[in-house]
Amino acid sequence: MKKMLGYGLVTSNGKKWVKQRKLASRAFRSEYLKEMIPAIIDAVEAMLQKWVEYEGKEIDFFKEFCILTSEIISRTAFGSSYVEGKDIFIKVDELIEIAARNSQVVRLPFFRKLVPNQDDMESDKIEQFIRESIQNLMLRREMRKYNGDDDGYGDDLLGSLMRAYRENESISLDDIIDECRTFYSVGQETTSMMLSWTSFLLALNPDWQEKIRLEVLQLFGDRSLTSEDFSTIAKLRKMTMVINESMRLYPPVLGISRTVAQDCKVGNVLLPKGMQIQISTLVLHHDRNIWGEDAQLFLPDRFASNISGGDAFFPFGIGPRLCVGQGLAMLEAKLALSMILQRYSFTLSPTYVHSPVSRLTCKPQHGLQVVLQRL
Ligand code: HEM
Repeated sequence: MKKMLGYGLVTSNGKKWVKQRKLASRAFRSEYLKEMIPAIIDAVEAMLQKWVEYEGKEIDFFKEFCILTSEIISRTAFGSSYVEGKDIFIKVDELIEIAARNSQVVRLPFFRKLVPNQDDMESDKIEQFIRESIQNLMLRREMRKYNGDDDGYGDDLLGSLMRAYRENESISLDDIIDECRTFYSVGQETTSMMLSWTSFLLALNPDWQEKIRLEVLQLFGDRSLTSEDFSTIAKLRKMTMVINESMRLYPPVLGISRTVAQDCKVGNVLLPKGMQIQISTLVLHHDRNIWGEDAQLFLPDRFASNISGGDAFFPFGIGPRLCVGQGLAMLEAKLALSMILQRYSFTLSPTYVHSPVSRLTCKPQHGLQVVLQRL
């Protein structure tokens, strides 16, 4: 995990985690989320422009949503420096690819230095590129601050990290690099899975697709959305129910892990201090004792009241390590779905093969082919 995510928020503990968590929470506060709306809308609009040539034809939503969420995380994490940010994330993707390829390979660091293989050399080159790019971005923001034509470092994730770096909150350049890497890795893939599985279920259940389209049209009509719609987005009640039911059936993150802090007993099972445990989101989200005999069915109405499933529904985790990007993920999904449903209806294509697979997240193995119809 550390090879892929670096030493950012997800993999850190103790005092370092507290500091990183504070910085990240600052960058994703709700007033900043509102400011992220134009960037999200621009990215969705660019995707929809491309869809014109697919009207009446098949399109792979899975691929589309991977590109979309990658665009959004670049724009929101790097704000005005988004173009450079995108290049950095492309390189982060390559690093993750190399790390995944070598995840089963055990090599001593000494040996790696002495006889580096092709992947070692490639990842060193990429690390160097990322480091230099982030340094350049930081330098440019400092110049802007110096010239007084900006409010400072900016309120995006990079700005928040930079401020901490300069204000001596004992955060290093390596921390900044690791954090950028973390946010891209965990923020992009999870959200594209959420959008993919929700769309899959909407394609299979046209009645629900129609219900939430109606909700969107009642709230926004067919006009373009803006950041002024921030509070109205919270009124998309049926859409929230559908997204929740989709994350119950297909949780993007399949489980969370914890270390037992002190000896304790859960039911008849004794858990000794220090033991690593895995809590399966997938299993609990499908448990008939919690959800009833219809646990396998898509029934968004079970989320009509907020208490459905109680603590057994935790797509974003639970406790102090709860997902820091939850607000951004829900905002992205609601904006993207609203804009799609304003223009299109979609059904599953006959070429779609249902084969969810676990690769860190829960993915549609062969893509998500749907047929698009302009309304
Ligand atoms: C549908 C989308 C998402 C899902 C399902 C999801 C799910 C999760 C889960 C299950 C955890 C572990 C929580 C725990 O251990 O209790 C987590 C942590 C985290 N998520 Fe998300 N996430 C999503 C989107 C995002 C986005 C968009 C970002 C940021 C841009 C993000 C950033 C993080 C970070 C930094 C952590 C680590 C928090 C910590 O350890 O303090 N996530 N997420």
